[in-house]
Amino acid sequence: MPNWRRTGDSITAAYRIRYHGGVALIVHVADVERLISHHADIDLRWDHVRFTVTTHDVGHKLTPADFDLAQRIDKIAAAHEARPLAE
Ligand SMILES: C[C@H](O)[C@H](O)[C@H]1CNC2=NC(N)=NC(=O)C2=N1
Repeated sequence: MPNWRRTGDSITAAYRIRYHGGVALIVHVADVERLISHHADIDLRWDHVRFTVTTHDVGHKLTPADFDLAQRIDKIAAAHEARPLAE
């Protein structure tokens, strides 16, 4: 998962997309999160969106659900033509 960086017990990825496109991307991600009952922390800026994923239920540890959500976010971002942002 080259777009994702691990920081402690969470993983983070950012995608370049302008603000209103970012809103649409977030809504799409939120729909999928509701289906899988797993939710990212999301930071929307004027030219990018950053997603951070960890599992709160087990005390902020990385679990398979985090990597599943991260892969889904990658696919949704690609569908929105949001390019991964190297940080
Ligand atoms: C009851 C509900 O499924 C849980 O609280 C879910 C909701 N979404 C979640 N999302 C994330 N990222 N971590 C969790 O532990 C988590 N728990």
